[in-house]
Amino acid sequence: MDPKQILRHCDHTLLRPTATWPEIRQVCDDALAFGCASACIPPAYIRQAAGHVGNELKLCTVIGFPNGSSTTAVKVFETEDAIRGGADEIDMVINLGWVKEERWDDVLGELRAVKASCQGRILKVIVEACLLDRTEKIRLCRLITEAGADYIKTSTGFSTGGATREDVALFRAHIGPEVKIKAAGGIRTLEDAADFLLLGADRLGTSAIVSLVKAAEEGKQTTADL
Ligand SMILES: O=C[C@H](O)COP(=O)(O)O
Repeated sequence: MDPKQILRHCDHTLLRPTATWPEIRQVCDDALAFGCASACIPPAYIRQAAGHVGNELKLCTVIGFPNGSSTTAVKVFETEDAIRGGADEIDMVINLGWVKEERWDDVLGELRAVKASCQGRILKVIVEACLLDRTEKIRLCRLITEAGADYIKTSTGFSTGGATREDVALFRAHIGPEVKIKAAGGIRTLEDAADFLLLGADRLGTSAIVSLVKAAEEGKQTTADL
């Protein structure tokens, strides 16, 4: 698969807790230069990033991140605040304790509340698949479809595992036709990225792919200069 085609599906991501504005600004500049779907950055930098990129680039941010255990009211406030700051896309972590307790009505209620607070913007629901069993994953596919969310997202990138081919295939089989898949966490090669897209993911959350393509391009330039 052409790297340019892969990059169009990438949310170029920097969520490391110690990330600084100069690093985040660079991620925005690279996401724009490499034709990424968005830059995915921490909420505290959304307003500054929006001032920097204007309408040139979609900005994605994270809510209830990374543990998902803040209250629904806090997640709604975070979402509204991010949108006021200029976020175009919201990636929210579900309450995993509620999943383990099978509090499905609470999970669905939270999904609906956050979806409503997105005011038409894209909502991606992070399920942290590495912490779930197959039955829980299938149940969440149904709830996410029922809530009208736009994407199911595999992982935060900050837990015990990231995206897997098995999870992407499982989600594809159980979400509604209007729900898309974001594979995120641990995608470290162009081959992996292409595989996830071919399996049915529409987005990739990745901190690595742009750097890989950038390094390859710089390598080519160096060779050509010789
Ligand atoms: O949503 C995106 C993830 O945080 C990215 O994870 P990564 O740093 O393993 O690529």
